Amino acid sequence: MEVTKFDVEGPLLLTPRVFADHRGFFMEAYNRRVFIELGIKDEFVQDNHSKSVKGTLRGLHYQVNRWQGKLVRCIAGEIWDVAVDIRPNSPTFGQSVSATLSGENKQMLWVPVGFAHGFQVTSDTAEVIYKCTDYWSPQDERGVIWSDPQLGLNWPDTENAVLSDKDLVHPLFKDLQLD
Ligand SMILES: Cc1cn([C@H]2C[C@H](O)[C@@H](COP(=O)(O)OP(=O)(O)O[C@H]3O[C@H](C)C(=O)[C@H](O)[C@H]3O)O2)c(=O)[nH]c1=O
Repeated sequence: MEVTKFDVEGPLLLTPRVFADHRGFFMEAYNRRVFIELGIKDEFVQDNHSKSVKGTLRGLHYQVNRWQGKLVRCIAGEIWDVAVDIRPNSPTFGQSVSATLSGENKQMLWVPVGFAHGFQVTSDTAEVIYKCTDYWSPQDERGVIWSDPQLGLNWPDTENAVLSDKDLVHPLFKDLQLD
């Protein structure tokens, strides 16, 4: 597993070892022993899987109280994946990391607890699966508006963003409530 760090401490871009042969390929997408050696000791309790059409933008989401770390992978198509540091007192509070994840590059983004997460689909469709370190807690769901100019996020295609109603009305970053 190749590991790439960011200027923001915590998130990691992981590139798994892929064994290709005449049948196709094999890779270990998650191995607890390997991840512990990488410093990712968190236990995962829930796997999520979503499929989205081109332009779909999901985010920026996080949970308070039951904060979730996420190991994000695009298994088909391509997404621009982004995480924003919202850890109280973090020296990089408000800064973000991003990566293009695809079924082709098989890379994964480790998004630790304390980050708001989102992605936009850049292929015709994309399937994203991600492991979470805590359970979904609807009452604890919070969001930051994806278009908040304070964050300076370079979404691939804001003109054609396909959004849920929820993602149209999140508060601005400056109003962030980290209760
Ligand atoms: C997140 C979640 C949702 N749901 C149900 C609730 C809704 O009826 C339906 C769609 O949920 P939602 O529109 O919130 O899905 P996304 O917009 O993809 O939300 C996710 O988007 C970004 C990218 C994230 O990182 C979070 O994991 C998550 O907030 O699935 C569940 O049953 N369990 C869950 O864990």
